[in-house]
Amino acid sequence: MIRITDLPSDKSISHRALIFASLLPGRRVLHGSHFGEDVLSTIRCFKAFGVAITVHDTEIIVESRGWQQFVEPREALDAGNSGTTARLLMGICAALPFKVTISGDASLSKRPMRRVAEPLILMGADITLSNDGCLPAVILGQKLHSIDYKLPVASAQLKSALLLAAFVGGVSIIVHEPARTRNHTELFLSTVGAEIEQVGITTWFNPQAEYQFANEYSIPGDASSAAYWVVWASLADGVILELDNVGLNPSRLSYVQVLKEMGADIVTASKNSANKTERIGSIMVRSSKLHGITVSAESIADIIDEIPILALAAGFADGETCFNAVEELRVKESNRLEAITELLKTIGVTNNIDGNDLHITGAKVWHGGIIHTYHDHRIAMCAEIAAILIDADFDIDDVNCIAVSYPNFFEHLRQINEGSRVIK
Ligand SMILES: O=C(O)C1=C[C@@H](OP(=O)(O)O)[C@@H](O)[C@H](O)C1
Ligand SMILES: C=C(OP(=O)(O)O)C(=O)O
Repeated sequence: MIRITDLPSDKSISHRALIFASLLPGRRVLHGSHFGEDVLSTIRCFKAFGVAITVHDTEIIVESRGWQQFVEPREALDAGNSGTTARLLMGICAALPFKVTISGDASLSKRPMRRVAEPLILMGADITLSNDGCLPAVILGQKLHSIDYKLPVASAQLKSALLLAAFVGGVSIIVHEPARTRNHTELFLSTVGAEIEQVGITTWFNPQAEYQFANEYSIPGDASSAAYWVVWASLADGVILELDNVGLNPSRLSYVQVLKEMGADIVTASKNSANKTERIGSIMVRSSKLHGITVSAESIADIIDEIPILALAAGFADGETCFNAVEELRVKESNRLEAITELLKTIGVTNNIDGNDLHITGAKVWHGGIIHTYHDHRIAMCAEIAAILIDADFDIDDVNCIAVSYPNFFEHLRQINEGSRVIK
């Protein structure tokens, strides 16, 4: 049996833990394991507001006097490669009494920001984007007001930006999502004592006069990082894999359901942990035979980050798999729809994009080749998983980008390489 117990700290939860620990006055220790570059981007941005943040081996210490005591950043806030950092900060900055510029790297500077700016402007924010609706965003904080808003895309980042704007701005908000998305921000809001209610795809938030956040917070392992090994173990021959200390928030585990529907043998088990708000536990995987399925449009938002690795799984499954309405993949760190299509073709898997749907026919024979990752961590990890499943030569052009979300990926790859890895 192969066992992994130190997956990187969940990226989505780490961003939010840092945000709430910075916004609310106090000294807090955030316990985790490895922190990726995106999380370091959020740290860099909050330091610019005068928050003292120090990163140690497996913990981050945040000392803040609260957002009321923030100082105006002297330079642009650089969100690096992290869409979550940029978008959640846009919401926060909309309500702070400063002029703030948010910028990002070449990839982030091409991603759509109008979806966030437009509802914030409806709340009263003053935001200027580049002509094509991207970063840099120049935000002049304002007194905000309440809105009742229907999101045009199912995006947890967009929902969170609006909830955080309402939180810092001290106004209520109602947000309707087209489909359920991860609920970490809502869980944090509820933990700190905000009045927040969720029924189906509608969320109501009402501010409170005072908030409290515990002095210690444990961040679970990243369920999205776990997905690479879950798929690998499902496809490899005779493997039993246990991933421990993983976040088991149901809004992040739909990919497990998809794999189970494809025939995977996966069992999740919750355990008690120091984290009272986010579920934590283990994922046990045994190799099995996968078959193709159709993944409906409504399920896509919940598996958005796992679609590339699920698409790879489909390339090894019997028959055809179809992922419907995956257009959001075009506006991630790379155009993931094109990147995964190219990767699959390179290894011998027939697939095509029909409108916004991705059709994949499982192959019987696979081969190596030159893989372009487009500097996208998730595409690079898919390429590495393909390379350990297929006994052939691979030339993967950039794997350094993996550190964006999974700095200890290659340690785990080495651990996996010591076990069985021949596909059936
Ligand atoms: O809120 C979050 O932490 C995230 C939301 C998702 O983005 P969208 O909200 O753009 O779908 C996801 O792709 C990203 O990795 C993390
Ligand atoms: C899309 C991702 O992150 P972000 O939007 O924060 O850059 C991701 O990690 O796959």
